[in-house]
Amino acid sequence: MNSLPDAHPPVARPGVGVLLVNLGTPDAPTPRAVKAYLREFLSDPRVVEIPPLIWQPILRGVILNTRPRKSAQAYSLVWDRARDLSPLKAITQDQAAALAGAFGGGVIVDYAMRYGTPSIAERLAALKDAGCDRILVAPLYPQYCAATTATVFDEVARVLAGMRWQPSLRFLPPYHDDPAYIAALAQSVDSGIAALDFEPELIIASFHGMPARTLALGDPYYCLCRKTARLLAERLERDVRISFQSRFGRAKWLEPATDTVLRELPSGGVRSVAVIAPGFAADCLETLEELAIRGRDGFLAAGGERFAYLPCLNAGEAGVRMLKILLSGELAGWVAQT
Ligand SMILES: C=CC1=C(C)c2cc3[nH]c(cc4nc(cc5[nH]c(cc1n2)c(C)c5CCC(=O)O)C(CCC(=O)O)=C4C)c(C)c3C=C
Ligand SMILES: [Fe+2]
Ligand SMILES: [Fe+2]
Repeated sequence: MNSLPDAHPPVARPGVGVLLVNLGTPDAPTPRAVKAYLREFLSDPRVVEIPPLIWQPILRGVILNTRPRKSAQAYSLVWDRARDLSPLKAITQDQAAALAGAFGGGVIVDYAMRYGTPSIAERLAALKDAGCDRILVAPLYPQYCAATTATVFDEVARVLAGMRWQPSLRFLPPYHDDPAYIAALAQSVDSGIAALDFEPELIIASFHGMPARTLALGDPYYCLCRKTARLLAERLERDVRISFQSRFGRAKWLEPATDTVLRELPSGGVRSVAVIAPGFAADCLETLEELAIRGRDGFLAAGGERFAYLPCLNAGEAGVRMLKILLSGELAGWVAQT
């Protein structure tokens, strides 16, 4: 008698996978690579909430013919030439490497980019092939936003829709007010300021902007950014001024805009600032070029005297410790708690 094919392919050991996910980035600082990346990123209806019939002709007819060249120049200013990677990908890779082994031998830590490479589809398949039947997906966005957090879920669900035998899933919740996150931010700000040769009069927390209408539509992002800044200010026992950067397109975006704030501060008597970007888990084009280069230029040109950009948590000691705390909390029941 013929036996039925085994519906359960042999798996050496049921494993657990952790997939860190960040936004994504081009493969090279060239107009061609940036164009491919922007086409994918800006075609996501979670990112640009304009009906595709209206948006796609604008994207393909105008934006993809102009922006890639300008953005590629900006990327080339911050590119990690030693590793030939964008800073965002290099740092995300370092975060995954720093967490390897942190949760015990049966847990594989990997990373993916929501747009570009390595893709979520590729890394989920790799984790599954490596025997992970339980996967914790960790979108590395402290403040929930439909354009970032929700779209990771969309993509994971899309990939799983094509799998016959799919893993069990968990998602790291947004961590905008988690004590481990606030403590890590406070520690990195304290040590960043201690290393400066001046005491900044003001700390500016610059978050990535969003179209203002998303707030009216119910996206909590704006409020979560404010809460992070308030908790950090309380913890540091000093003022933290909030602003929003990276405006895109003509619609009204969340305010105040970081570049405007930096240009107006000197005439209001503030001559020295430290800028932080707590909404970014890793430094990237938006922090290293927009804040640390253009932001500095704008502030100094307007009469500012001292400007410091303090790095994101990245794969530094405070940041990795925070990720260990957040992720091991979500792994409860899947791995023996240490
Ligand atoms: C409609 C456009 C955009 C929305 C909405 C948006 C939201 C958003 N983005 C981030 C984080 C990052 N964005 C990055 C780059 C980037 N963002 C946009 C546009 C929107 N972002 C563009 C066009 C670009 C590409 C660069 C450029 O051409 O200016 C990055 C950096 C990527 C890198 O490779 O370094 C990050 C990170 C968040 C958190 C967010 C909403 C909260
Ligand atoms: Fe963005
Ligand atoms: Fe930008």
